[in-house]
Amino acid sequence: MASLTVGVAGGTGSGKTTLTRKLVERFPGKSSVVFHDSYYKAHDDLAYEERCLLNYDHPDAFDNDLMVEHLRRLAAGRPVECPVYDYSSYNRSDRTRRIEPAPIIVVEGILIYAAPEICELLDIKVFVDTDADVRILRRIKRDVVERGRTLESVERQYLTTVKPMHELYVEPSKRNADIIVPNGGHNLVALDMLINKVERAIG
Ligand SMILES: Nc1ncnc2c1ncn2[C@@H]1O[C@H](COP(=O)(O)OP(=O)(O)O)[C@@H](O)[C@H]1O
Ligand SMILES: Nc1ccn([C@@H]2O[C@H](COP(=O)(O)O)[C@@H](O)[C@H]2O)c(=O)n1
Repeated sequence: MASLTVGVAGGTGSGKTTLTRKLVERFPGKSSVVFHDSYYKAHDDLAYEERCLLNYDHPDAFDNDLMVEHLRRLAAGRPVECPVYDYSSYNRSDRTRRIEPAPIIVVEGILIYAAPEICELLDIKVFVDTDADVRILRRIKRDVVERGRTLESVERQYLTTVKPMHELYVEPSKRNADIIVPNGGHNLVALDMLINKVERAIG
């Protein structure tokens, strides 16, 4: 099965997951999503307190070799067992999630365009561009409510790693994108254009 691979990148809280969800909703049964976050490296060798302090916004935090292998396998029409990442323990869990091959594979993550080996596997590269103040407000809410974090830990992490790594790696990787979408999740014009493009590509 030939598949179309669509990248959705952008800073934390930019609206990547929202855009991805709206895109795949339009192609029921025809799409699978691969999250770069699932490929955060395992750190069973470190104590919880040490894992909390790692830099999760640097390109080296990810096991790109495994992700590339999985994307190649999906493109060849074979399913993969994707790792399940656990944000509350700051580690890869011992579970996996089966991802089926599909005509449309969406690849989502903050740093996918900072990795040339991932970029070259993507047919369409979308970058969701949202102001930093909006993104941090969304992130505080999400990390406290969904990822079991304290306000203090979100603030420390944002200032020590998330913001500097965004400026150093995520923002410059935008130039590798084909399409830049302001306010991704709710930008219906951009979403319609993307859906039309995908529809035409998969025929
Ligand atoms: N355009 C938007 N306007 C308002 N809220 C949005 C918009 N896009 C996303 N959100 C909200 O912001 C939060 C983060 O969005 P999400 O798509 O999870 O971002 P990301 O995957 O880039 O971290 C979610 O609660 C989502 O509902
Ligand atoms: N243990 C971890 C691993 C990652 N993060 C943060 O997740 C962010 C990426 O996910 P988005 O949904 O926000 O795109 C990234 O900025 C990491 O800082 C974490 O907090 N803890």
